[in-house]
Amino acid sequence: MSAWPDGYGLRILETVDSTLNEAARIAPALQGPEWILARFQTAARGRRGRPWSNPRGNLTATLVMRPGGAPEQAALRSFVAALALHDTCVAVTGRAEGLALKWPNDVMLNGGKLAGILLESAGQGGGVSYLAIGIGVNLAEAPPADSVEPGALRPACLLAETGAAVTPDEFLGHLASAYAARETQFTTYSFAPIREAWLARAARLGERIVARTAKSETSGIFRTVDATGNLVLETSKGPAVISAAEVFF
Ligand SMILES: O=C(O)CCCC[C@@H]1SC[C@@H]2NC(=O)N[C@@H]21
Repeated sequence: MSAWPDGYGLRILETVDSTLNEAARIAPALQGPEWILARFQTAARGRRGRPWSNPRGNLTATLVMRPGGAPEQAALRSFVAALALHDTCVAVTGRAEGLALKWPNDVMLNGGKLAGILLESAGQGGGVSYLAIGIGVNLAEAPPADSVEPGALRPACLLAETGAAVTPDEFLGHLASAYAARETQFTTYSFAPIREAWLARAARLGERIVARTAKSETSGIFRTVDATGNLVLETSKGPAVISAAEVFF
């Protein structure tokens, strides 16, 4: 396993409501970035207020940090984390085949959703007091296919799809060092190389996709992700630049 990265803390909890809640609780006294790994969460949440199923054996972890900089810059770490997750999946399975990234930050395996990321932050006066990157990976078990909304990706599981039996501790060991390497790339060279690497792993680039918000639906050809992380679709009315949406294939 990779060496644990310098400067990153680790706390392991048997049971917690949510590692994102724990991140908010410990953030005020944080000395440096810290990973929180939970064996079990009683109130795990996913994006858009959905519950997140977290059977034992899957990875449920949050990285909490005080990144400084503007909120828009901090938010780009969702791409940093997605790339680090992709790197980790390649490292633990020994192959990149079947792995892809779905905007903004899902990791897909063989067309299903293997992992999700939920960013939460707080701040005042244009600053970020803390950033929490919550990560769930279906290592051992995927939730039932009928538990996701119509049109959403089917849940996929690393063990069933690849035969790789990886424990949450092993996976986090790789993920922590992969994240630290991508974080250094981000802080040194800014978003450009992260964006390029993300696009090289993007699912459905150049194909028609649908971006849905609570108020609207935009169908178009997925052209790129711009320099600020927005999704860019080519539609019949011209380019659509989308900052937040759920993407459907
Ligand atoms: O909806 C998604 O795709 C994001 C899922 C994020 C789940 C993780 S599990 C660890 C952390 N704690 C939570 O309550 N949620 C995130």
